[in-house]
Amino acid sequence: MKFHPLTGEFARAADETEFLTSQLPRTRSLLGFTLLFCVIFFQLFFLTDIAALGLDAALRETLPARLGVALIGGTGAWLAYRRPLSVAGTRLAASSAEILSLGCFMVVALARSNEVHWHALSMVVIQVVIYLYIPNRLAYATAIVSGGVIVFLALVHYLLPPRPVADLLTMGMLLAMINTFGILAARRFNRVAREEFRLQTQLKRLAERDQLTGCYNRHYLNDHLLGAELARARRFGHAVSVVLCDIDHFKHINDTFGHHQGDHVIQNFATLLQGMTRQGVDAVVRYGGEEFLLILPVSGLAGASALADRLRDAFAASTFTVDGEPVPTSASFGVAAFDFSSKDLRVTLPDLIVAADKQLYAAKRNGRNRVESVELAA
Ligand SMILES: Nc1nc2c(ncn2[C@@H]2O[C@H](COP(=O)(O)OP(=O)(O)OP(=O)(O)O)[C@@H](O)[C@H]2O)c(=O)[nH]1
Repeated sequence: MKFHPLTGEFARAADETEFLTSQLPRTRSLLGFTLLFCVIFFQLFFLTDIAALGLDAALRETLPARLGVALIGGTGAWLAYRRPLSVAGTRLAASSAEILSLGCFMVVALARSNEVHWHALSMVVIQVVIYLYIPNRLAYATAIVSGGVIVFLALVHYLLPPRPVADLLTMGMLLAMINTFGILAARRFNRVAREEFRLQTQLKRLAERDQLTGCYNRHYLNDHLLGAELARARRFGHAVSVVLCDIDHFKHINDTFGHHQGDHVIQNFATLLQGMTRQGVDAVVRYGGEEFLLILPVSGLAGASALADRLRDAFAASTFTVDGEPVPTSASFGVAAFDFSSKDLRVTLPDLIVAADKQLYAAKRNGRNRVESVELAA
């Protein structure tokens, strides 16, 4: 998980999507809260319009723009709180609220043409809010804020009463400086949030996965998989199969070629198991040293046995070499299946594992490099 040097976001699109998806509830509430807050404050400033322009002129010249912000920001806040917005949806709501509200702000600035310095100060506040409080992609925020600053300076120069060039220059420099600091602060903020996410992901992986193979570990099997898969199978009433598999004569491989090469054989086997099972559906667990457990939801005995045979075949056919010399490898498989549509509450996944272990033992006893299967009866 590497960071983009300019934005502080993740460099790989898949990592960034994973992060943003995990943050979506937080993003939505931050977006909703900030937009609501901005809308309320912007409406309260109508009192200053009355003080500056008088009630009639304020109603005519600034109220429509202020109500425009209320409509845009309010809709964005409502969407964020009430609708199941996706990451793209939150960005669309944030960007459109930012652009349209900036437009409404320019209308108010035009109407109150003698208060340029107050408008410049308001631009600073808007920049801070966009960079630090409205969750959006940094590239979009930068484009919107920079565009807003350019339009504002053009408005001051061409449409408002003439001002000394030095005044305009100072204003431009100050706004550019705030823009730069806003980008730097947002970048740092992006980075800190993602550092935390990266650390959490690593910790989770360390807690759930075996380091050598990347398969789930026994701890994760016992604490999560067994209970969750059993509950799902009973609820939806489908069959579940488990497969226990063990590399044949592995001690011999270790003794002949060393533990380091033995580790490679284990890794090869694990890669094959992970590659040939359904991602996100089946679970591959490192059950012991060179022993693995597969949990196959929605798989009956025939399907699980056929899969085990394909795995057996593939491992036996794979060529593992040490110093250019091929090393023959094979594995034995024990399969056990149960159809949970029977609603028999006595059978659990540990029962299936015990049954699969017996089948594995039988496969070893019957000559290894083979599959033995059993279906548990209700
Ligand atoms: N290289 C390596 N070896 C391991 C690891 N975990 C366990 N082992 C070794 O795996 C070997 C397992 O040997 P046995 O249980 O006797 O089984 P086997 O030689 O495969 O014989 P069968 O299973 O009966 O075919 C032992 O020598 C363990 O030390 C590991 O992570 N890496």
